[in-house]
Amino acid sequence: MADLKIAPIGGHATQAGHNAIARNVAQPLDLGWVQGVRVNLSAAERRVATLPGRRTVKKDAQAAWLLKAITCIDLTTLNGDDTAERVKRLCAKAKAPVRADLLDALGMADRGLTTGAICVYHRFVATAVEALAGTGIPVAAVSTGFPAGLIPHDLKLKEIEASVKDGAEEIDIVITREHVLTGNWQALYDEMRDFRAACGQAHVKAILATGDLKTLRNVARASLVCMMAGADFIKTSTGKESVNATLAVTLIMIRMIREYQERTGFKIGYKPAGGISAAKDVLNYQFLMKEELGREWLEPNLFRIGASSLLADIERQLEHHVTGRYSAYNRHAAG
Ligand SMILES: O=C[C@H](O)COP(=O)(O)O
Repeated sequence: MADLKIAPIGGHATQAGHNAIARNVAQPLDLGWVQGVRVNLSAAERRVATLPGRRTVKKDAQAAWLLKAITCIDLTTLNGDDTAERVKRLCAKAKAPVRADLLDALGMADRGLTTGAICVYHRFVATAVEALAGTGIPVAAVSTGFPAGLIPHDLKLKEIEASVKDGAEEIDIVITREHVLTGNWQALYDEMRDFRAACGQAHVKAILATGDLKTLRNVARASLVCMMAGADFIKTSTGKESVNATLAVTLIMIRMIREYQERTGFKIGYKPAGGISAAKDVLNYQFLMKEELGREWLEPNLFRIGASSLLADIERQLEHHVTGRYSAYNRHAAG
């Protein structure tokens, strides 16, 4: 393998992994900082337009990047027809994300490759925790009335607490988009503070639902307010908005992560989610993370990819790398 080391494998962010990075400590709401945020849309678009194709990596290097991407996937099922059986199958896939013969050929057979986490609705947290017992793979629960986030605030806190009680180590909350659209930064800050407090030791990912926020400036300001209020990760989308993760939104959000780190010293994770289903697309996200934030942000304690079908395409590309052939998607066990 060239270019990118796959270590440390068992890439999932166990509590030990979490502890390797100082956890964000909430800052006072700094409205001057928030209002001062400016975004140059055309510069952002120009920057991301250069990515596809420019940093193409081939062969062994590409396989290494894709294996690394697997360790960052929050393998997700968030459907109205989810069942315990589907969640158990997803957990089995998280534990063994790539066919054994392919891993063997890639020299990865004994490296304990797993996805970063499993991501499910609260109802399936206990099922997933049981299915993943002893693996160290954390269970993430979407919460706070996902995906719209329009249930009463006290029920949001109860939902978080219930998922933590069932064993979720990560909680993916949705913000109230109205707070952003009306510029009510205090309200956004206050709800995020409450969500973080309700999570306790569980790490909290703040889903901004960027496709609902109208402008990149709103995305940048909402990112900042959520970090000030204690978010461990900021995440683009629920996967249910009409526009989900994009490279332009990613650039804006990770530059806010950089700014937040420069001012406070805390490293915040980033999770693009929704519509990332092709291996070639995930490479662009990885390149952007490395170029803007550095190699540290390629690891699962600072980078996750929320995706339901990406793993199948990555496995297919790895098969092509090993055998020179593509097989049908249905040969690779879906999540
Ligand atoms: O957070 C994860 C997303 O809901 C998954 O979206 P996807 O099904 O488009 O991959």
